Amino acid sequence: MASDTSLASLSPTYILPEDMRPQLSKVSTLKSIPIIDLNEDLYSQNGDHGLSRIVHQVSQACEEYGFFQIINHGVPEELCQKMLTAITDFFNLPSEEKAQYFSTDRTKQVRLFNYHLKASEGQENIKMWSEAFSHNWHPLENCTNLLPKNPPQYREVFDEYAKEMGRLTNRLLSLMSLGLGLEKDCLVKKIGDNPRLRAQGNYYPPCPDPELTLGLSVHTDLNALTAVLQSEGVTGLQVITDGKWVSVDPVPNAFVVNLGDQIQVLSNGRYKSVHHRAVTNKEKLRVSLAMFYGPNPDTWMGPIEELIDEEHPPVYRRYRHSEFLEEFFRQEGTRRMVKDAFQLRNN
Ligand SMILES: O=C(O)CCC(=O)C(=O)O
Ligand SMILES: [Fe+2]
Repeated sequence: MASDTSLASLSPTYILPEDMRPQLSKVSTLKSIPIIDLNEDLYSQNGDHGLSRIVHQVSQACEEYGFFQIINHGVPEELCQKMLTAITDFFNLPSEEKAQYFSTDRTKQVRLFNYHLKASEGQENIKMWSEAFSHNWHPLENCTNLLPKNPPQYREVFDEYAKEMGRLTNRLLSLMSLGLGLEKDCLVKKIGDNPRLRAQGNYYPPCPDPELTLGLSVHTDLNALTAVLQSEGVTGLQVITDGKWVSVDPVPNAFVVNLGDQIQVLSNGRYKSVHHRAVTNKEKLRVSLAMFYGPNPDTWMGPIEELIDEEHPPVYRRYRHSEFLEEFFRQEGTRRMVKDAFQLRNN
């Protein structure tokens, strides 16, 4: 695991082939993703409710970037700080204690694992410079007693945090539904009952040579919607816009929101799930916590009927989400192009 590695030298198992290296000097510093203030009162004028302004901003960000940050989102700042501390403390536990959670079995409810990239024939896989810790966050009463007992505050803080994030993700999905011209509960209904909600902590220790490694390889999220809390003052997350890598620099008390593949499918391609990655740095530890909201494997997915007409024929076929998950795991270790496998060829 990355944390066991001496900082003085980079073990060859982490070194990427030249064509996969992050080329940090080429990352654009000019562009940034939108920052949206969710405080509706801010936009209310002359009896006009601020909601429509926010819907418009969210919708535009979903169409153009697939990524945005939100401020004044209603989740208490102190709770976010406590959650970041709890997840960081978990990753900082002695390796022997963390080992009980380590598993390569992806059906495990709670698991610690490392990402890798498949190397070419006959070569060893390349490890990402990170650790990931993942578990469900719904139904909460079934998850809490499986969560770590150490650090001692983890269960309690996570429980409170997950409740807040449930409210926030619902609000975001209703803003997006309105942005698509649909009833406000449309996306939540289409994603369906018993949604698959996973939380994933990502831990990126300082790395001796950030030019040769990645913390998380290029991917789009396979779920519907993701809200990420990240360490303040440490950059690492990057997203492609207009073919260029752009850094998603942390904004105080903000969440990064990004769309997953299922929203791209449901919106019939109007909203985008966009490629992103995490790079490493030499000086500072970076931690992030992603809350994934996605459909149950049994749920049928496909473009929402109201969004299909003569001018907008369906871009994707219908499928059961379990099929999508299978394709996702089949492409493990590669630069995944999962949603493309569900695209209708007549477009
Ligand atoms: O560390 C980050 O900010 C990226 C997290 C992410 O993209 C993921 O967990 O899918
Ligand atoms: Fe992601």
